[in-house]
Amino acid sequence: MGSGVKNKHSHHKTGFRLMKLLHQTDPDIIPLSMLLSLLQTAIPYSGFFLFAWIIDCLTQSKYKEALHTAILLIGINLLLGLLADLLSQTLDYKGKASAVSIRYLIREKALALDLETMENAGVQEKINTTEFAMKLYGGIEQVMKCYQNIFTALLSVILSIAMIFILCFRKPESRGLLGAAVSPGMSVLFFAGALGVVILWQRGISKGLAKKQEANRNSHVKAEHQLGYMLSQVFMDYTKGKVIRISDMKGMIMKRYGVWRKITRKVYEEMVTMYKKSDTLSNCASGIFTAFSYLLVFLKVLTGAVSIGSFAKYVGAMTQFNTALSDIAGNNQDIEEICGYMSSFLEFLELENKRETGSIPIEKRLDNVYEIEFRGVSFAYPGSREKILNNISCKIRLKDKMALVGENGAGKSTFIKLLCRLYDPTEGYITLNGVDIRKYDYREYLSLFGIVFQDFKLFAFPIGDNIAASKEWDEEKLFKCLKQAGMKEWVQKKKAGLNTNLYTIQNGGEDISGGEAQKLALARALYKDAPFVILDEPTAALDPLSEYEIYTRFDELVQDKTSIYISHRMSSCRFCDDIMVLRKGEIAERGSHDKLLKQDGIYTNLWKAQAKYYA
Ligand SMILES: Nc1ncnc2c1ncn2[C@@H]1O[C@H](COP(=O)(O)OP(=O)(O)OP(=O)(O)O)[C@@H](O)[C@H]1O
Repeated sequence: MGSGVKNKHSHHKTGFRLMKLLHQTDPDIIPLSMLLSLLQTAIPYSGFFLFAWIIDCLTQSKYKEALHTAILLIGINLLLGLLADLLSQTLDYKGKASAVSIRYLIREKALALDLETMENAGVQEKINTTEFAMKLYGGIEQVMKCYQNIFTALLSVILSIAMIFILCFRKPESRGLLGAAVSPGMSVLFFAGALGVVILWQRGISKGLAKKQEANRNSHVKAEHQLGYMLSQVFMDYTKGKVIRISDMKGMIMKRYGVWRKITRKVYEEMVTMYKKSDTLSNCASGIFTAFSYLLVFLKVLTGAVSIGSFAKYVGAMTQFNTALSDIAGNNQDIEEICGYMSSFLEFLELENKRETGSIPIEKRLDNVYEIEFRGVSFAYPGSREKILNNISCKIRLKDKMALVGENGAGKSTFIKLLCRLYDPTEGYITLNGVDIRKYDYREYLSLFGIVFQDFKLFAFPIGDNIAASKEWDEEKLFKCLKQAGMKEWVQKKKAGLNTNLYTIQNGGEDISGGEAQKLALARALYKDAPFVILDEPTAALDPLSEYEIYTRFDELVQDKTSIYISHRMSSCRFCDDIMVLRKGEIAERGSHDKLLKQDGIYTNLWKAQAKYYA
């Protein structure tokens, strides 16, 4: 996966694709934006024509006609202005609503993507960059505004060029040197020359700016990510407050924060200087063009090619033309800047779910006859060549209680991750009832497993949502599972019962102990009522009595399901029918507790070491 924020698409390609997406979320936005542009263009140009007419009337002493035209001018301005305001407000609202829909799209995609892809640093960077572009630069909403401004400016350019050509082709009445200087041919040459200089000038400025923007982008994104992490995960995460205070980490944290803050400050300073410089250069180009235009119109009036009233009209058109060119350049720069970040968003949306390849449905079996086999499975984590599992071949026997044991880092949790298809093997394959698990529908396959991970997670949601993993609960079943996990009475004592919010103590939630949390996670695995129950260190945080209770009722918990159990507490493995000992990613020993003890190998060593400690 790519690192750094590179432009895979040209900025307008990204911009147009963003507009397409925007159109899909709200088909009214683009037509309404175009209508707004028409109104915004009509206001000044109607003014130029009517104002020129008023001046001509006044110079010819047609005061009544001048008054009527002035009233018409005010009326048109008021009406169009009002309509433009209304439309602009509607678009603001619609733009914000669409930005919310697009944020929803990102969140939904992030949850739908397979874990392997989501864990990838490049993918995380894409999400962070997108979030950052939306927060700091206004994201897709701002891109839409820029395109709308460009469209308005283009309309102005077309109208102005038409008017300027009319002006150029107006023949001077007076002959001589001045007349020859503003003849149609010379005028076109004069205007085209001035325009060419301005366009080349603006292009030079834009190119230089784009290069600097690109150079700044990577360090900017990295620094903002770090600051974002520190804000949400360090300063605002009260659960980390204990360790920060006890270990007196404030100095170290503030130093780290200072380093990243310095980098962002430097980036912002550079950006401001860069924009100031380009603005000054643009203003110079603009000034030169204005001087040329005024001179041309002035000479046309002087030579009698156009009336005094027309002076106002053509000067207005020239000024508008100049402003439109600056608007196009400015908005183009903004699009380039935002799309530089937003291209990450499109790349994120394009990511394919690696797990959603199979389509075979899982056979629904009331007798839970599901048999899994690892066939020559090896695995290295993405981006690493180290084999964490090496040529594993084993059957998980039906309805067995199987234990996985081994030293830290032996590959036990990785074995479970492969079993649940959080990752796929790099070599070999895994079968369910003889069929490669990659061929099954992924969601259906996942429904076979109820798991308590070592790093189980509960969310700051109501207890019921946490356990049922849904907004709809079966209350009777919930309490049955809570009872099995030893938490029924604990929940019943809560005023809000199953509706008690976890963790968010600021909002009336409950902070719970590590052991209580682990029991709730166990209840969640049981509620799923899946044919496989996998428990990775499920009692690590439990007190001895709770642990004892779980083990003595283990048969009742897993019933006729197949269970896989990982623990460093060797005594707990005695209850299992089949014990598999992993060592450096390979199956070193396998058998019942008694059989393995007789072998006097790794299992015996682990067992004896712990027995001595607890003796
Ligand atoms: N997402 C990952 N990316 C890269 N390496 C990983 C990842 N997860 C685990 N590992 C590495 O894989 C190896 C095996 O880890 P695993 O968690 O499977 O071991 P374990 O036997 O469950 O260990 P423990 O008993 O400490 O829980 C370790 O060296 C670990 O650093």
